[in-house]
Amino acid sequence: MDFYYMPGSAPCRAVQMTAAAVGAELNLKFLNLMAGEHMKPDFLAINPQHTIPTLVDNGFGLWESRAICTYLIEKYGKESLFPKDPKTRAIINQRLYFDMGTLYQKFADYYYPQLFAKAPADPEKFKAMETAMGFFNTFLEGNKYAAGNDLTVADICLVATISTYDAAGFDLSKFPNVAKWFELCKKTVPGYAINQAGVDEFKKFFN
Ligand SMILES: N[C@@H](CCC(=O)N[C@@H](CS)C(=O)NCC(=O)O)C(=O)O
Repeated sequence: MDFYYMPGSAPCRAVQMTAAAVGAELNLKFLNLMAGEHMKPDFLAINPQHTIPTLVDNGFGLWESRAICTYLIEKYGKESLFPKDPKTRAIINQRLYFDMGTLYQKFADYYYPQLFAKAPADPEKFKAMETAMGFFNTFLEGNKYAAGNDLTVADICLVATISTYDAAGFDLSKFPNVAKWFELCKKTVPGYAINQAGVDEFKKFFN
């Protein structure tokens, strides 16, 4: 399977951890966004939305990290990471959509203008980020992992996001459930070392 990625990208790291968890081998194809490689016709023919991560499995192209993660889990039959029980799966989906639409989005809203457009920090956007983190802290109340007591794809995707917050210098100690869960994930999420290497790359944007 060809995997178009950059190591610093949080959604790419989520897919790499999932691949490690299910034993899928990815044929890594580095795509340099800074050089505009994602806008070249060859890549646009695969993914007209020009985003990474993008997976190509025997001619089948797929993007959106969480869709790729669940595809890999289904394909490799690692059901414990995405159980079929409707309520369990519904909670996992809720966490995944929260991660994409709220938690990571608030990070992007606050940090991206500063990182990529040299804009000043916006305190309102910082508050929105803290509110989102507060929600995640509440979800973790009484739960070992993001969607209950077992490690699932929700943890894999959320740890890619949280490690990105951490790398940006966001203080997680104010959110004790998140801080504790993060430490657990560092030890138990398969392929976490790959995530860490990517986070180290991402940190370079802050220098
Ligand atoms: N929700 C998407 C986000 C993908 C995304 O925005 N990726 C960024 C890199 S981290 C990208 O490809 N940006 C280039 C572009 O949008 O043109 C996912 O989880 O896969």
